[in-house]
Amino acid sequence: MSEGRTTLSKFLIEQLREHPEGADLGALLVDVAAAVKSIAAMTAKGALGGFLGALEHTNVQGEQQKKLDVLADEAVQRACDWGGQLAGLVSEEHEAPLPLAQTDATRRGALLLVYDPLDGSSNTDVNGAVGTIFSVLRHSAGTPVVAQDFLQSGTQQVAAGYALYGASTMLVLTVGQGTHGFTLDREVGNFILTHAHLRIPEDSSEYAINASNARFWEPPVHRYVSECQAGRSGVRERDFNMRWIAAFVAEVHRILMRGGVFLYPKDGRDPAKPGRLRLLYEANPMAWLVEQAGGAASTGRGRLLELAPSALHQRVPVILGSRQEVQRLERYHREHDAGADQPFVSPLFNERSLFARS
Ligand SMILES: O=P(O)(O)OC[C@H]1O[C@](O)(COP(=O)(O)O)[C@@H](O)[C@@H]1O
Ligand SMILES: [Mg+2]
Ligand SMILES: [Mg+2]
Repeated sequence: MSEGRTTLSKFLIEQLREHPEGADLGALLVDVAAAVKSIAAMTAKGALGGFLGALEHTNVQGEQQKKLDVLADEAVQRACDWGGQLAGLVSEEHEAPLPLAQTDATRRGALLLVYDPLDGSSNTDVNGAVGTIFSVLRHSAGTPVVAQDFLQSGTQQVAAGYALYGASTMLVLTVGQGTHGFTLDREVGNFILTHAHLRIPEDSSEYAINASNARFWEPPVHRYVSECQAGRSGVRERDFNMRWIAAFVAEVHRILMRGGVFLYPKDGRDPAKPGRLRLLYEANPMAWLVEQAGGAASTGRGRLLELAPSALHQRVPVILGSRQEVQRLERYHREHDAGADQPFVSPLFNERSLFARS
């Protein structure tokens, strides 16, 4: 049964008809989808293909590379650098922009691709969810690319998306007209539009944060999390649920499906790293996808998409998801910065708890 199904190619033709870079952008996104299919095949084969395990060396982030980090990186590069739409690529796995296979500068395109080839790679060896994240920016056609050209704020993205290699493989993307999800039909090898115009509920009772970092959090994050944990006995007057999948892609996907808030906030571990996630190829594309679905994305102290990047692999605090929850967290940061937040009181000792002080 294929009648009535919207394939990725058909969707792109319709969405990009009026777009200034329509033809090149459509061709590039189809190439990204081809890379996603080959990464999906590798993740599905797992140990059978010899794809699991770590390599000896670390990447530019000082993190140990998994075999799949490298294979996924090569898959994206191979699929996207030959078609003439790109002027340059930046990958999480390389310090500097990647050289293009297409060496003839006059035939270079006007688009830049920045990507995280395999997100959540610590999940590879436990057969957990992993993903790929990408963002497309503009460049002046024909001129040589330098690292500075990639330092554009998230508001300048022309396309953004991710692939989730879960029980099924999904590709979720935006070109600025809503956020849309496609599911890979493995039998025919096509991405089919299955989740058009995703919408994130404004309110939610689900949050995601790596609680093992609690001792490094700032007071506004402690305040938010402790209020969630206090549930119906605290100021929120309702119970909250918590999730942690250790793959940003999977967390954002859950939020796009049913709402919630995700936090990888600023912490005090290392002043050189004011967050865990990378601005250009993790935070920005996800922030745009979330905003296009009616959610909000913030550093806690401002809209993520408006942040001016200063380095290719810059890390930033990330708080995103259901609008009301993100706004509440921004308020807590404002109140804290103004010295006006409430002193932190453990939920065990608040006025409605068992240990209430009389
Ligand atoms: O569970 P941890 O160690 O706090 O880190 C999880 C975070 O790190 C990441 O895995 C970083 O991505 P990479 O795997 O691309 O380095 C995010 O996906 C995730 O949100
Ligand atoms: Mg990542
Ligand atoms: Mg990665």
